Amino acid sequence: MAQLILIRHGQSLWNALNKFTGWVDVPLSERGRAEATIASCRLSGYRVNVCFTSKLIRAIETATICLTERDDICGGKIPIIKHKESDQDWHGWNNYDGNPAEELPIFTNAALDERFYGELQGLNKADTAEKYGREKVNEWRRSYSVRPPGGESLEDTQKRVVAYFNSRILPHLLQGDNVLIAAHGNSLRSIIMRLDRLSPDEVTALELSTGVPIVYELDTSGEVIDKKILND
Ligand SMILES: O=C(O)[C@@H](CO)OP(=O)(O)O
Repeated sequence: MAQLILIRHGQSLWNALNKFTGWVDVPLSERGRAEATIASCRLSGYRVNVCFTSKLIRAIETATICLTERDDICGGKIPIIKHKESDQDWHGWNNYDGNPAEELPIFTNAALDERFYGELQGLNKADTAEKYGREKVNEWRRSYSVRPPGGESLEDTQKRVVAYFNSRILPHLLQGDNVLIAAHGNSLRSIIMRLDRLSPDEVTALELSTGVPIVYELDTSGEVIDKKILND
């Protein structure tokens, strides 16, 4: 049995301004950092063995706050971001073999990034709804297969997210590791759609709050046996 903890990043500075964000690399707001701190308290008693985040700073900040505000979640280990030589921005910072006995690895990967919002990135959501109509904008934001102009549909996002989840994250869960994934509204909706077996119609109603941990218990074959939302 293993635990999988999903957390949408805390409020970002653009969430606070109600702007479409997508791949724009906006940091957490003060409230977002507080949400991540509260999340770490809600995770008191939980233990993580490995962490995955997107490449975007709001998810990385959320993960590191969750893993460092309290000692127990890492079991006394030090969380360390593991960079890869194949990363575009590699600059030799990992000239160190690591010590698994003392470290909790954090792997960052663009496969977990937010849905690419194309031409909507940087626009205010309310203004955009006024300009194009609420129904159209809601279709861009919440339908499964309709793409926003120049961007990814949830279906596009789900393909890259679930491929990464199956190949890179699931093997950890199957060997009994407890996993934390800090990511985004739409990358996490993609994973939840798979875990909860939601249909394309059902996923349109799925909304995730910022900074609220969702804990899944999985059996040894990766099937979900329990789900808890830690929101109080
Ligand atoms: O702007 C974004 O990148 C996302 C998440 O904040 O927006 P939406 O709620 O439309 O998926």
